[in-house]
Amino acid sequence: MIEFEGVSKIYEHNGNELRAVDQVDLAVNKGEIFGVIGYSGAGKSTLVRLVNLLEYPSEGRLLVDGEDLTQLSKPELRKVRKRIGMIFQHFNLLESKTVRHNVAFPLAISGVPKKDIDSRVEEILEFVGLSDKARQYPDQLSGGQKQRVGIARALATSPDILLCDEATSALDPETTKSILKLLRRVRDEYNITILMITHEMNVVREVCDRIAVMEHGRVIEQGSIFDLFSQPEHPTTKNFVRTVMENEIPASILEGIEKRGASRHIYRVTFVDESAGQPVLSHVSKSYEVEVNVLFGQITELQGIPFGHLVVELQGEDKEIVRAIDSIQRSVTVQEVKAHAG
Ligand SMILES: Nc1ncnc2c1ncn2[C@@H]1O[C@H](COP(=O)(O)OP(=O)(O)OP(=O)(O)O)[C@@H](O)[C@H]1O
Repeated sequence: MIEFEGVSKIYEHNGNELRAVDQVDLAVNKGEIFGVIGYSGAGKSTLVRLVNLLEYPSEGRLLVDGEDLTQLSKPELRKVRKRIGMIFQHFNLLESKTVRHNVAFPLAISGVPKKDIDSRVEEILEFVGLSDKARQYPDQLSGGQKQRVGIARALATSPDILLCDEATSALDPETTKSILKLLRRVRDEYNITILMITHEMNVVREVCDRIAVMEHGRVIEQGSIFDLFSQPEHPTTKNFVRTVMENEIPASILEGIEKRGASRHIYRVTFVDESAGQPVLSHVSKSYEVEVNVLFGQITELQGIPFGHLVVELQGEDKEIVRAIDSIQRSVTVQEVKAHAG
């Protein structure tokens, strides 16, 4: 478990104070994949570098499994650092060393005997799917393969925590997916806590259990993926959600609705969690004398579960529509759409 308690990192900049991380309170649970998202300069890198004390907090307490890192002696701190692995956007591999040597490096400097190093490297390269690349050099590998080496190197010393600093930002979408899948296996098979920072909402959507949104050094909103996607409160969070899921009804559709008159029955049906798998709309059109006309919608996937909303027009007698809405409301959220308000 990682806990930030009122943690700040203050830099001096031209005689002024710059609060790169400002009074952050955050708790990352054991075995959780926790994402920190924010625009450039929000303070994400500084935040993640505080966890292994690559940066030292100016204020507050930083606890790993209940131990305040700022209170530890140097030898104690070295021990804690061994339990924390890190991967980077640009991989940071030793270009003059083979894949095998890159992965063996942290074991060698920890004083692990040679025969144990060999078996551990073999095991971990197999886990990341690179057994056949052991003798190659980084410049013979693709970006995705390089990041797999980075992950193997970070896991070599069997850490409890893995820090990921924009680990997929240099990769194409397909490779990003495969690396995120690997990170999920890291958590599932080794029960490693993962703290990742990113500026991409599709990354957190894909793997994170919970996220925090940062702006100007502060955490402005945090919660489960579902909560933040379904009810983002802060304008910045809304902007991030919009990058992967259009939530506003397009103007052309609103115009069309207006033209057809205000008496139309237009509703926004929001599917969250299990409800997305239920055939709610097909059920009402079969059970009531109403026709369902889908005007606009977006369904995405959050951690393997469909999530999203549809804007539908219900056609039929008023009393049938009331009954249909009543039925839909039992399983999903329904909101009447005023054409001019969206
Ligand atoms: N060593 C430093 N000295 C002075 N200012 C710094 C230092 N490191 C970071 N900063 C400043 O702290 C703020 C936060 O930077 P940080 O790199 O943590 O943000 P970020 O969200 O990771 O952004 P990016 O994605 O661009 O790296 C920025 O204004 C940055 O200029």
